[in-house]
Amino acid sequence: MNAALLIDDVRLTPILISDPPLLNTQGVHQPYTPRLVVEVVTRGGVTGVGETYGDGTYLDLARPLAEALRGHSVTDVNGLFRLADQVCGGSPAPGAQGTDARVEADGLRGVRTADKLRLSVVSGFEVACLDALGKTLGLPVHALLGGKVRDAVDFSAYLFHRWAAHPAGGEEDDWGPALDPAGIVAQARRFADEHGFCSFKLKGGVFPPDQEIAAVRALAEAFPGRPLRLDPNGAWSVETSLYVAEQLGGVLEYLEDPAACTDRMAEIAARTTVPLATNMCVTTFPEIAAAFTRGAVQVVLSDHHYWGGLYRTRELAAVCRAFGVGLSMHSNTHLGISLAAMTHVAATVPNLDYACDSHYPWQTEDVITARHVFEGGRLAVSDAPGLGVELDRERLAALHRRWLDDDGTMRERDDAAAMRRADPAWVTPAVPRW
Ligand SMILES: O=C([O-])C(=O)C[C@H](O)[C@@H](O)C(=O)[O-]
Ligand SMILES: [Mg+2]
Repeated sequence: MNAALLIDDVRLTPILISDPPLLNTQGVHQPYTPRLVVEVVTRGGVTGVGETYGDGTYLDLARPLAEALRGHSVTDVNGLFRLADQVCGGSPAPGAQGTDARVEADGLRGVRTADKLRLSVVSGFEVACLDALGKTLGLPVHALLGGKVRDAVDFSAYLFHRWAAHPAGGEEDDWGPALDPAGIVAQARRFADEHGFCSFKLKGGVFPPDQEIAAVRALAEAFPGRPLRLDPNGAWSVETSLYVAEQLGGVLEYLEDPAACTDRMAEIAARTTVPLATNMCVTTFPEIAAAFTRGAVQVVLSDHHYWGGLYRTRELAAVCRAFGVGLSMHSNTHLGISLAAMTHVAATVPNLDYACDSHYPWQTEDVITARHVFEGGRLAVSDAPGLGVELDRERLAALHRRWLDDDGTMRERDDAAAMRRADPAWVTPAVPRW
């Protein structure tokens, strides 16, 4: 064992980053959202960085893992998963009620099991270990994953209905409101002009389906032939989903999570030719068999955070390939560390057939010294050692200070609570909403 690769220290820095008032079917994004920056420091003096969700549940799992990781090698990614099982609460015996029981259905990201929460935490540590290993060896992370099969990764513009500003303060931006089809087209034009994006995803489930159909039609008219996607996060019934699929049949690249569960997705898939994509009904390995064998989804949006890191994203890709299911990539609000990790793994997956989602253009703040720049809607794959990003410690400290100063309201992402600042009567809509 090379002693230089042993982990001497792990630093966890919870931060709050500003987020615009983006609307989804649950409510609206808060002015600030929590993220966790993970740093592993090796005996050889190299620091690797990772990033994951920063809500309290994740922090509670990350702290014991950080303690336990000292003395382990950054090469031992399999050992990292075993360690997390031991110190963050392991899987119960099959069939037993335990830590892996469904604790709650998270509105936007599918089931919320203890396993999935733990994997989301481990993903930040895995990325930090790979970054440290790559920096030590002088190799980019993609080389540690088997090597890149492309030099640049395509991303799609992520369009949101949105307000001009948060009702209760927060950072301001110059995007203005987008609350109708014309507003969505204007937003798409700016994304195309500033970043060169060629495909567009509209977050739906905000307005009645006919308005969102009109927005997608307006996009199709403004950007003829460009790939378009619509994602209402499971807000529709089977019949509404079929209606939308019929209305937008000639226009959509895929329809993402029109309805909320595998059963309904299977029913819709059986009655439409529009491909269905998901980052809600297939978000864990145990969910794959039922969905794939029933033909419920044609595209899975991977996400290294909740699938458990970069190696497991590649395992997911292999399963998708075996079943002839397409692969795309999901995104939540994230910073440049995660975007670098997404890009490295995306570069190594031969069957990543669709442009990846990314919230990054909405994020005006970052903790890295040089922001990523999209050119022609693509990110060049870095060949620098590790992830190819460097922490901006001043920014990290400032965003951590914001987290420390927060009275607790922003430390948990809660889109329904944020919506209540504008509409005190708001409750998370029951599904199906339409
Ligand atoms: O289904 C999706 O693509 C997402 O849930 C992505 C994001 O979470 C998005 O919906 C959001 O943050 O409002
Ligand atoms: Mg989605």
